[in-house]
Amino acid sequence: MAETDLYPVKRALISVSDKSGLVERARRLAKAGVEIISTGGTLKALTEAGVKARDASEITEYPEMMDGRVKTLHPRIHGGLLARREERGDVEAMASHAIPQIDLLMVNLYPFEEAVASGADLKDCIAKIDVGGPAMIRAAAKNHAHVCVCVEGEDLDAVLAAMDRHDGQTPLALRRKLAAKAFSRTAAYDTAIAHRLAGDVEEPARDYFTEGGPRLSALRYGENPHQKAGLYAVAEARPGVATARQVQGKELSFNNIADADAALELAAEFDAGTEAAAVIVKHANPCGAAVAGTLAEAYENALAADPVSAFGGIVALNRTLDAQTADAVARIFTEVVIAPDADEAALEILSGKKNLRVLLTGGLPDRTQPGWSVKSVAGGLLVQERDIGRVTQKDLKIVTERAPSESEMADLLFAWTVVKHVKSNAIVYAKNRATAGIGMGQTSRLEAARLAFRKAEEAARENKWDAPATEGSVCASDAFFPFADGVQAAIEAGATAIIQPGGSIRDEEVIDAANQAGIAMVFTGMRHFRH
Ligand SMILES: NC(=O)c1ncn([C@@H]2O[C@H](COP(=O)(O)O)[C@@H](O)[C@H]2O)c1NC=O
Repeated sequence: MAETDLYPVKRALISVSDKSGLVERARRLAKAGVEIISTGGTLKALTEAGVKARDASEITEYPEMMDGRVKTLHPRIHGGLLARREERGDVEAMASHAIPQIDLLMVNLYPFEEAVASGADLKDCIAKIDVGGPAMIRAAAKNHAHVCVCVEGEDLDAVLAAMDRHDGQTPLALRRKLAAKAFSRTAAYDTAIAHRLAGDVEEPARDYFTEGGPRLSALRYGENPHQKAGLYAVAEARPGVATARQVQGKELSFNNIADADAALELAAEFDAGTEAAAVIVKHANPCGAAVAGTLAEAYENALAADPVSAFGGIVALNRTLDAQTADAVARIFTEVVIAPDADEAALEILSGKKNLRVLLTGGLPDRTQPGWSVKSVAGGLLVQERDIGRVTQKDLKIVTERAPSESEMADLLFAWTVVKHVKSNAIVYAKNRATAGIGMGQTSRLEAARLAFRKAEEAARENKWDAPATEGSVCASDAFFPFADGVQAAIEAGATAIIQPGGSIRDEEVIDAANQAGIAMVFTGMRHFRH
């Protein structure tokens, strides 16, 4: 394929569902001497605005039919987009079959994604699957050696600007960039369709993994300033950080978004109707979490768990942010607050903190909704189901001579929920349904237990408590104890009950250590590694 750098735009085909900006852009094309071809609704809008355009049906010599299912699917359209200008055979075919050469395509697709988002039923969603649009986009993008393809108004703006600069011509670099974007657009569109159809199938095919949709925001940088980054939508939208409304504060960073997500996913584990939850996250790990009767109390307890780490933290709440909680949050430097909603008085208080980012999600991410979690590895993507595993009291197996008391049981279930959201190896001490010490991301379970205790000792010093809150606490371990030493460390920290998956070949030694100390231990039968 010979590639011509600058190539003129003499004829354009415009077929758009979203007609915003259409007339103004078409006028600019017409003014540049470009002939316009158009389909039904687009043609009508142009004609009504006094912009001259030819009816695509006049070219195909077929009317639009089957409710628009067939309008541009014709060799006279696709030939004009696909013909190689330097191939004699292609040029002769255009001449002998009355195929008009098309140099520019402007198409935006039937709003399939919007139909899904509005909860339309399957039949209505299927009606919104665009066939002719993607076919033309692919044809034009394939032939970008000569053809410009635009899938959004801003693409056409870039083409018009290039035409202004190059006497009605466009450079190859722009055409290639637009072609790459066009194929990304049709890929995202097809992904949305595949996901919607798979949602109606009991055991969907997983032979191909497709994810990702439009960019929601171009972030200033990634985890570090030298890394480019962006936030993208996925086909299965859930209320959460990606779809949240930012009501105040500085631009969100990559790390803010990642941490706000980690915080909100944990806060959403707790039923907002029965208990208020507050979570403080630093570097993707909770440094404090608590549930209580009110949000303010939950927040104060979460903060007390590790006031040093909470500085510059991300706070997530499972209920509407109220004035009392906002007041408490505003007292220390906080990067982000994320909550389902906020009342007026709370927003008024936080508005004094100009840099504090406030995100309102309109709801909580559904902790029971299945979905994918994706991690990139060299040369591939590692894909797994989201960890929506949960245990309730009836799933627990009491393995020690002593059973947990009622209040220990409440704390065990709380600690187990928190430990699921802590990077492995993870140990969480909890008391009165607040974390007392968290040991995260250690390469040995024993070290995680020791770290959690050290954190509790530091918190006691900060809060001027007589003893660390691990005294009389419970302990959760995200995976089984391979040796009794981790259990011993928990006992030394003051834990009186332990929750862990069980399943080690040394379970007996581990249970013996608990029995000897007179503490209670329960097995969940479920592990919550998190890397
Ligand atoms: N069937 C076809 O041949 C066809 N050709 C273009 N379209 C779509 O029709 C829409 C524009 O329709 P109108 O100009 O009638 O409002 C565009 O979103 C375009 O992508 C088609 N529609 C669906 O497949």
